[in-house]
Amino acid sequence: MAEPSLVASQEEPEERALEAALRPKFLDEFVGQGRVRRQLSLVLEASRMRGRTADHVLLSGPPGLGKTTLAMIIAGEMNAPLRISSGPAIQHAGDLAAILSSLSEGEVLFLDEIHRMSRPAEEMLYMAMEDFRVDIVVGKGAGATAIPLDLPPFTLVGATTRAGLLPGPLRDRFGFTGHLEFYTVEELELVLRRSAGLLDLKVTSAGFTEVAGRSRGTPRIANRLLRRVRDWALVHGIEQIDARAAGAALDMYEVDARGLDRLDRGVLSALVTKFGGGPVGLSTLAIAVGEEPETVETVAEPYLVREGLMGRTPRGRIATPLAYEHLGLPVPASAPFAESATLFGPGSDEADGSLD
Ligand SMILES: Nc1ncnc2c1ncn2[C@@H]1O[C@H](COP(=O)(O)OP(=O)(O)OP(=O)(O)O)[C@@H](O)[C@H]1O
Repeated sequence: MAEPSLVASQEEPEERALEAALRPKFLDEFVGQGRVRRQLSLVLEASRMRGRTADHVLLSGPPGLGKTTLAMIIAGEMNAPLRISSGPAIQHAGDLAAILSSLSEGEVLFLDEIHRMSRPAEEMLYMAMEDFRVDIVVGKGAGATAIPLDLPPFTLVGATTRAGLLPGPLRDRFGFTGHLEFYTVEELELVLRRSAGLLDLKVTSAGFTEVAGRSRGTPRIANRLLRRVRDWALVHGIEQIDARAAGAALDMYEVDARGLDRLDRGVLSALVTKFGGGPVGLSTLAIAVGEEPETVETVAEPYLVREGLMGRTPRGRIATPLAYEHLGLPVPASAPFAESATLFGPGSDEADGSLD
């Protein structure tokens, strides 16, 4: 497998601690996502006024846009404890029963990657969300009995990068669904200003713009790039980070001016050089770059499609003329985008289905 990229890398514990320190704690500090923020604020305010536990909340969107942060904020705003788990950690209904039966009244349960929970656990969750009750099955086969167990009212905050993969009955049980969008450069500048303040870093306005422009619309990446720029400035004895310093630092980390990192460029150049610009299926493309299909699909692809560098067609992924230009290659006359790019443009909803 290829070495993890700077943008998609798993972080060291120290990095994670730093990331946690940069998390906004209240809705007011949460930058961008105006629509979701306003709607969520209303949902929370109404439950506070009624003295009730907040409705279940589903947050969807690509990684690093603030789903975990929002779950923490929900718990903070409701003055409730927070329990964190994830779909992959819940492989048996019993795992979920253990969590649910130990919740306290009003607690916020955050389930990350909720689309990756096992089917039996998912079915148990339906009843827990709707009736605050679960059936614990004791014994096996013909002698098995279901013992009903009442649960205290709780708020489930589910997060998913793939809302389309959630079964309808699960999706319908959330009282509020918020879809997080990529951030604009201006919004990322605000995220970076706040983080620089917390890290005690001096950065010029142009320096913030340079880092924000390379952050792929994602606050987690913006903060990570800022930390790398900070390292670079420290080693080079630079006190105030301007656009040149930020650019030089990020060039060194192979994050280009458009925000593409090694993985993104690897995907694009495989598409162009190994598959003649496509169409090619997701798993084939993932094998060609030595990554998991899910990583290519959730980390690299949304940004490449959004930037108009890659298209999704019913027959697979294709490179757009912009991709050739970005890689400094001549645009071939007989490329697949000519016929299909109009079918599914960047960010098109139809392109959301699984194409493999
Ligand atoms: N709106 C925001 N304002 C300021 N900082 C933010 C915002 N959203 C996210 N961040 C920062 O980005 C980092 C990543 O956010 P978070 O962990 O909430 O993303 P996520 O969507 O849960 O990602 P994943 O799905 O990969 O777990 C956090 O450390 C936080 O500091």
